Amino acid sequence: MDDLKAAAAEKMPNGVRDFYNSGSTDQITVHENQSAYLKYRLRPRVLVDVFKVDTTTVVFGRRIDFPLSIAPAGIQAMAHPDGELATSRAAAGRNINMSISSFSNYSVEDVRKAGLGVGPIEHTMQIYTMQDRQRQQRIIRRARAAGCRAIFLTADSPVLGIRYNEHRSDFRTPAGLDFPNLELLSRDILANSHADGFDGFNSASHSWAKEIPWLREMGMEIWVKGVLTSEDVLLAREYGCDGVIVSNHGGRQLDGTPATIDVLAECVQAAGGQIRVHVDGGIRSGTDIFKAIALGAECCWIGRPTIWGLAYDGEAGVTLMLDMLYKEFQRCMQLCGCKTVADISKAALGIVRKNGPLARL
Ligand SMILES: Cc1cc2nc3c(=O)[nH]c(=O)nc-3n(C[C@H](O)[C@H](O)[C@H](O)COP(=O)(O)O)c2cc1C
Ligand SMILES: O=C(O)C(=O)c1ccccc1
Repeated sequence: MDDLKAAAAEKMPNGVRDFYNSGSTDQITVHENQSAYLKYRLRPRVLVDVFKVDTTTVVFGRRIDFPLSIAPAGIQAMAHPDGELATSRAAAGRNINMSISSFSNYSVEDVRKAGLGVGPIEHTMQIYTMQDRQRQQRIIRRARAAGCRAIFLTADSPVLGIRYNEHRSDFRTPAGLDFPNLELLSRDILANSHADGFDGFNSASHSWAKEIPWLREMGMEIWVKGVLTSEDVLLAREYGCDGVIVSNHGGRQLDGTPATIDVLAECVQAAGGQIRVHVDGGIRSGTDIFKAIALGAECCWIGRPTIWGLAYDGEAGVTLMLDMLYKEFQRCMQLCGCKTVADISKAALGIVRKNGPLARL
């Protein structure tokens, strides 16, 4: 994955590369999302018949090849002209699901069609809490009509995080790229810096009571993306949400929030089996996926690796990236003695504490 990241960097102008790869302010959380995985060690069980292991799992009512899907990430046509169309095709080709960003450069209808042209796929539609409720409802209706099954309400972005790289490079969406879900054409957005454009859209006066009840009337599953505490998982339950994505937005919103893998167990416990819990942030290997599943996630999502695959080689690059993660995950299951995804439990992990023996979880 590091090689793919480096190869992708060669293909992008520095400002674009930094927009994709950076976190907010001091980059603490973006780094910790990855490094936090390192303290977990695997407890393999040996002499288990792993000639054939079953890596599949059911998510959004569909059996996918392994517990991974593609997180919503905006402006993918900046990485490759085919953008989200290529991502959708690669996801369908590898039999996993994908979430479509409100800021995708291709319309929800076209992204869905591109995937379905290759094979079955579920898409979820990511929305923000927007100032313009009419426009927000139009996105939801379009997504529903196109066959999206769930709304991912991104709740961690009442305002955009502070990203120094955007100031340094005066980052703007390149000319010629539209945001069709938001009904924004290239000429409408060119005048704005990225951060100003974003803050003009999002509602900082959002709340659970203002957002969730009316969304539940829209006839789609409602998932809250960007939860990091048991308190908020309990609220998601109370408001009748279908699930949460434990996420710190890839370290791009509030820097100094914990690594998602470090709060996953707390969130799974608060969910109490009543709502579903997924996770994203810093997942870069099949072993990372295995660890997140062991800690109770139903499914993992990846953000930046998709961008690197796209920049490297469009659809083929995303497919390459997914193949890599698939093979690592499968081999991790085999070498840990897990025959099915349901076999992956806390018993498969230990944690190294300073100067001590491996501690069981
Ligand atoms: C370039 C980029 C754009 C993103 N755009 C969105 C977005 O439009 N909506 C959203 O909810 N999350 C967005 N995210 C956050 C991702 O959905 C996800 O939470 C995060 O990337 C996961 O961390 P990872 O990149 O370490 O895998 C974006 C992330 C990146 C890197
Ligand atoms: O949500 C983000 O992290 C992000 O960077 C973004 C991408 C496209 C449009 C708006 C925000």
